[in-house]
Amino acid sequence: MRSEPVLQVHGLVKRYGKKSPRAAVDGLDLVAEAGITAVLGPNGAGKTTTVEICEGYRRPDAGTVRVLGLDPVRQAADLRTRIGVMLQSGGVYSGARAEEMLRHVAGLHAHPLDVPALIDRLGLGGCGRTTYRRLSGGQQQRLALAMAVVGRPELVFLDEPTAGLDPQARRATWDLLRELRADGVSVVLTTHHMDEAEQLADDVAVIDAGKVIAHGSPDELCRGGAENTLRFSGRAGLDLVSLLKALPVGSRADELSPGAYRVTGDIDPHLLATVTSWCAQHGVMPDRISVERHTLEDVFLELTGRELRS
Ligand SMILES: Nc1ncnc2c1ncn2[C@@H]1O[C@H](COP(=O)(O)OP(=O)(O)OP(=O)(O)O)[C@@H](O)[C@H]1O
Repeated sequence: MRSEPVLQVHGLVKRYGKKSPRAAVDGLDLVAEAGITAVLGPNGAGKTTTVEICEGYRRPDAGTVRVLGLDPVRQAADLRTRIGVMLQSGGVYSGARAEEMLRHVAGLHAHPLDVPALIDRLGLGGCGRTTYRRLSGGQQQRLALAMAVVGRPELVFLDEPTAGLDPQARRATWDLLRELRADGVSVVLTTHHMDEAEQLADDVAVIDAGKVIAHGSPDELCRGGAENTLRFSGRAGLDLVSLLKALPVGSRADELSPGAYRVTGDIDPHLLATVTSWCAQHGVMPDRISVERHTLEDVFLELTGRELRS
């Protein structure tokens, strides 16, 4: 049986600016099921605004938002106890000591995670007595993550949880998030790391200019839209017109450099068999044949373009 979505956002609009208001979020629809949902998008796409509205930190101008079935504005108090929040800016009192802070947050919840174990998991053992302002950027980030999850919330919002973390801390964060998921905790995270979304997320939503422009599992997104590539080497100057005739309509075949061939299109087992049988018919021994799947980063760039965002 499928449970109720953890997040339901319909027609969400948020405008900033009094004189000439600009829509940062512009009719956004997003439904997140239990599990890990990654929200991707170029700078300024509206990710943080959307997440902060879901957390109850900002009021929408239009649209409906339900988080665990609750309205984050009208039912803020009920929601607060059921969600965990990690803000981009940390949101921690700068004079508080790391462990003290974490214990304080744990004490606000009925069934918190074990604080020493969590400190250990996130490599904060050596800085438990350090004040927040004296922690390094990566340590502050890890503490903010620990504070978001220590209360065993049903749903955690994480805004760029691994931005600025070293590879070890990134992996430790991923492991922790996978464990939380296995424990029934849902996660909505924003990230600019495509590999993070690919590794962790059950579902990915791509936001651009305040709207969701693509939504699906990483696998679905990588399979749809973007073309894959098949490469092989053979003798130089093969008759590509004849190869193209054998291939499905819409495929392309190029000789990139003498003897190095590239076929693009919908690369499936049938097409692979067509290429190898064409090679057999033409006395070509295809060397170093390989299929390159598009990554989430390829798909992201295809969807959102290559121009820098202001
Ligand atoms: N408090 C604010 N006042 C005015 N404009 C704002 C405010 N917060 C965000 N914006 C604008 O709204 C748009 C969306 O910003 P938002 O922070 O939601 O994007 P984002 O997708 O999270 O970006 P990034 O990846 O850079 O964090 C941007 O153009 C930003 O300048």
